[in-house]
Amino acid sequence: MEKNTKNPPAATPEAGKTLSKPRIFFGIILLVLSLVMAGSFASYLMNWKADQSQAGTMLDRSVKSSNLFGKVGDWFGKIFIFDSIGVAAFIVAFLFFVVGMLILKKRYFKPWKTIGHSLFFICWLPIFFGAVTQGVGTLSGVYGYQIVDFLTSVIGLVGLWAVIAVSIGMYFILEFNMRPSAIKNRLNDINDKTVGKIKGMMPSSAEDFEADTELEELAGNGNEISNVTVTEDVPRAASTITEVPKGFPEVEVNNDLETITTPNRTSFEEMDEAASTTVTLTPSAPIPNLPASFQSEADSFEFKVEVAQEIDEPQDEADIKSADLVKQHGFYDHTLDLAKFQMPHINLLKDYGSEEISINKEELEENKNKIVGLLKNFNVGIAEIKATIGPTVTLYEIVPEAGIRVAAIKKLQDDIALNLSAMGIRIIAPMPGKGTIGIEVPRKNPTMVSMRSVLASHKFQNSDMDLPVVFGKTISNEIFMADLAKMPHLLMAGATGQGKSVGINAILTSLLYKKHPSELKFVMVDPKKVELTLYSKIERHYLAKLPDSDDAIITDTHKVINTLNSLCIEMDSRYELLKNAFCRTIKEYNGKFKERKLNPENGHRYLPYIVLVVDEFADLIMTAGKEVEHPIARLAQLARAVGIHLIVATQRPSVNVITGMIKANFPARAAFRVISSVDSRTILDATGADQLIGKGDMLYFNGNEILRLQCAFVDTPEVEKIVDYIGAQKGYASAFLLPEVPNEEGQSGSAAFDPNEKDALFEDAARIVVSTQQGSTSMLQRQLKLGYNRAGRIMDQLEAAGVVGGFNGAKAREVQITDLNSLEQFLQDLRR
Ligand SMILES: Nc1ncnc2c1ncn2[C@@H]1O[C@H](COP(=O)(O)OP(=O)(O)OP(=O)(O)O)[C@@H](O)[C@H]1O
Repeated sequence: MEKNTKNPPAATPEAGKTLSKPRIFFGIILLVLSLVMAGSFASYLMNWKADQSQAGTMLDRSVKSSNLFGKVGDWFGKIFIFDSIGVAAFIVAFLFFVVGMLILKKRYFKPWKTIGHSLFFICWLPIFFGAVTQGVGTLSGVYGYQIVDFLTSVIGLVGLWAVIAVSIGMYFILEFNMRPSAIKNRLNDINDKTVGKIKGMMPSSAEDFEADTELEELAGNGNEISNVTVTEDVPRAASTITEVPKGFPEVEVNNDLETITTPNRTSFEEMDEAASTTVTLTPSAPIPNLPASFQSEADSFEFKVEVAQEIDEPQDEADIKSADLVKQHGFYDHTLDLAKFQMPHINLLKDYGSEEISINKEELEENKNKIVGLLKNFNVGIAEIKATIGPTVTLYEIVPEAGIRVAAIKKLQDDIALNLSAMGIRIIAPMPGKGTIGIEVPRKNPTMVSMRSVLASHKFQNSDMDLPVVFGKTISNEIFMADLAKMPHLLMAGATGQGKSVGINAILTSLLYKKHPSELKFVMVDPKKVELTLYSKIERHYLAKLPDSDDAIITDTHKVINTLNSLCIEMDSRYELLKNAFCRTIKEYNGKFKERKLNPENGHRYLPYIVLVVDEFADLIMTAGKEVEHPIARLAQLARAVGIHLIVATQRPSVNVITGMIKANFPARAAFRVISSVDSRTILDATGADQLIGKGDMLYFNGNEILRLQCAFVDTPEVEKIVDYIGAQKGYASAFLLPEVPNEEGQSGSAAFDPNEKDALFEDAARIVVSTQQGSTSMLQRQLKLGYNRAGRIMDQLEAAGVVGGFNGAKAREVQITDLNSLEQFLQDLRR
């Protein structure tokens, strides 16, 4: 029963100490007693029928006993076996032995474990044998018989066997972790090992096979190999070479040559010892090429080689449970509610024809000559000039002659623009990482970059970004994409009519082409009331809104404040979920949720990304000021990890709209043409946006460098087609509901509490809150299995009734009633 008996651990330091005499005495008495009992029991089992009549004749010398230990043996047998527990009596003898050993400080057994196992079998075996034999006998003893008799009368024979089977089943499950999955794993292990052994015994390669064949041939010849002895100390080796084929020379492995110790892995406790295989090699044969003086030294020490083995980390309960769930149901599929949802196809977008860059040699030559001539006039010598043609602008890169100062060329910007008689000239001196000076000159006939071409591109189709946003093309005609999840928020500015709305549509379209409705929700704020209205058609697929609002597109400033506060609550509750799941990012969290490691009963849910789009931020700031600025700044500072990202656009990029606080938290910025260089500095911290040519010509700042891009063009009818296509498909029952915002300033609304309108679960919720002393909505959600909104409403009622205190930000509300008795009294008063 105890595995450790096979491999007794090294004696403890305690064992080495001398034991007191009474201790030795008692220890030995118990050991002897256990042996006498075991002998008596064995002997009794063989002779009990003959000796049964001798009961009560202990002192009668005329009566002889055939028990090994005479009448005492008979007495032991009768008392322990016949009158009580049958063959389980051997376990009692074993327990005496264990206790004796423990007294003698021989810790071969784990006392409590051994006693636990023993007691279980002392109870179980008599019942089992009683059920098998159905009568008094030495197997079950009277105790077993009577219990079986009693149980049969109460629960019947089937019930009795059920109890026996369930109890032994539970024993194995609890004691040896024998769940079906664990058994399967073990069987797989055994299978692997067996296959491994068989493989090991078979020639693994052609070479081995040849070697084996050679050996067989030698065996056939019956000579050569000799003088190797297999000793008993090498059990594995010996066991594999037991059957020596006939005619094969005797193979002997000398124990002096090598000792291989591979501890058997028996239990988790022994795992550490089992983790390494120790091979001790003691060379006895002389080592060739070693001087004689070293030879004896080499012989005198032991050479130990330790091979570390892989330790199979034991999985914890939760891991095993989630693995079982995944086996049964597969990974959680967040798209299942809208499993048939078809992502929009590329044909919904208009084909604007070929976007091949046409090279106008005359224009190129003309511009080149103008630049070179102008610079010459200002005494700026050029060593080299090169042109790169983009969709909207051509970049002329010049390498100035040695000794020319960069600042001198930069100063000539206006002169060059005048000379080229073109708008939108931008001089980049020096070009980052290139050692040249760049002059961007708009093309006379720019090529349009269509949304269709960029979305159809290989780059976008195969992108593995979390929130891929394709802006358009760079100056060198490459498709430019960025991950909104990494930006993590985007500030957009541009004077009216310069392509900002098209830019927002391009961003939204790229997300709609990549993300399933279950993965992404938009919160749209459109104070201008016209730009984003189009998207209301996809409300039940992609939009999020406050529970009490009719329209998902928010146009009212007051509602914007509520929505932003609601997003802050959503952010806090997501942080709480991430904290409870030990995750740092939404991606990690959703990954765990998909692997079924997070229990929805504990409030866990699949978290879609939320993208807040504000078209015309200036309007909001002007009307609501700090009330808007604060939640926006808070979200911008904290929300990235929980998958909430902001896109804030404005046509008035003045410092009182894009404040320092906002700017500091929006590292990614996109600027379309702005009116003044001051505006350009406000948005980009650099001039340049005032030099753009409009029509989607933009500068993108990613925190490090400013890139000039041509924004992809998507027209309103195209967007309409996309939203119609999505909107026509089956959607969710409603838009994604954001958490309700507690009433203003979180004041207690006891005056507003109406007992007649309280929720059916109001009292239950009050009891939960008071008994746990936790005023948390998510806890109510879990305990009462409610949606967030209903739980929130109940919490508001509890607040109104005065059971809990006001809304307390991310913390739980204070509970005003301290114990259940007072609560019951309180509830009774409310009912009157
Ligand atoms: N990427 C682009 N490619 C080609 N043309 C564009 C592009 N972006 C914008 N345009 C042109 O510029 C016009 C105005 O663009 P858009 O409506 O986006 O401006 P806006 O900055 O949003 O203006 P407002 O702030 O008044 O809404 C478009 O109708 C279109 O003709």
